[in-house]
Amino acid sequence: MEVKNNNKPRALILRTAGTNCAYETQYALEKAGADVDLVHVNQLVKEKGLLGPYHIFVLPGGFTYGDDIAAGKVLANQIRHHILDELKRFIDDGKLIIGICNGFQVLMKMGLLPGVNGKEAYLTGNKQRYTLTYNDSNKFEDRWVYLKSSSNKSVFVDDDSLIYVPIAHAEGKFVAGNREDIDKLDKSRQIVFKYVDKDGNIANYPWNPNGSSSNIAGVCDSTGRVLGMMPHPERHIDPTQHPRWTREGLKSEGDGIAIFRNAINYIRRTFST
Ligand SMILES: NC(=O)CC[C@H](N)C(=O)O
Repeated sequence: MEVKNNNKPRALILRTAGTNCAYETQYALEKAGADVDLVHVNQLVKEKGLLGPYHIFVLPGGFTYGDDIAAGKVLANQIRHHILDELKRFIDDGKLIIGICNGFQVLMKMGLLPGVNGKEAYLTGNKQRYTLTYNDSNKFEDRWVYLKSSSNKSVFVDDDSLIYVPIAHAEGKFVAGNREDIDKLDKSRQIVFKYVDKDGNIANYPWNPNGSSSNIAGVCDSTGRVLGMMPHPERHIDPTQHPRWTREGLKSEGDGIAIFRNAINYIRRTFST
């Protein structure tokens, strides 16, 4: 496979059986200024080094392998067994990884997230202390939610932002082994998004749509360059995607674009693209 080189930040969106948000994510990244390729996982496994010229590795939403075993688990194992070394190098090189919804599940199931104090589960043989599991409501939650950024550790995330984005998941409840595990994550500022009510206050269901511990909607790794989030920023790029834009007035852009733009700006700064 030939990778374009016109000096723009380059993103690779991973595809496989059941990914269904790849085109929306491509749209978002292109709008933010990236060159984007959709690449099948088999190709990435076959062509060693294929990831090298890219700056952003994206795991999009969907129902990979039918959510069998647990959502994200099968793809997580494929990646862990075939391309983990390449991914580790990718992170060490200062590049970015984002997993959205099913992509977040994949990053969690492979142990790349949350990774406390630089010790990613699996990468160091640590026990997995965190996962995403079935929503408390026991149903697929498909609606819009408010998110507040709760740390500025992730290069993708703006300080003190309140954004409105859709969710669509059945297995989005973030849980940890115990309270101490959550506190550790909090202390290392890796909890980057929390579900809140429309005024930005921590609140229970339905504002916290899945019953996540500490209302966690997104976390980053210890470098701040790997982000996973359950909500879908790529579904709120154009302002007309807001469900009430005719009543509440049209904004200049959707709330989700900032996450992709921050990533592109980081790549431009870091790699002079
Ligand atoms: N939108 C998504 O990526 C869905 C994630 C996963 N299939 C779930 O239902 O939990």
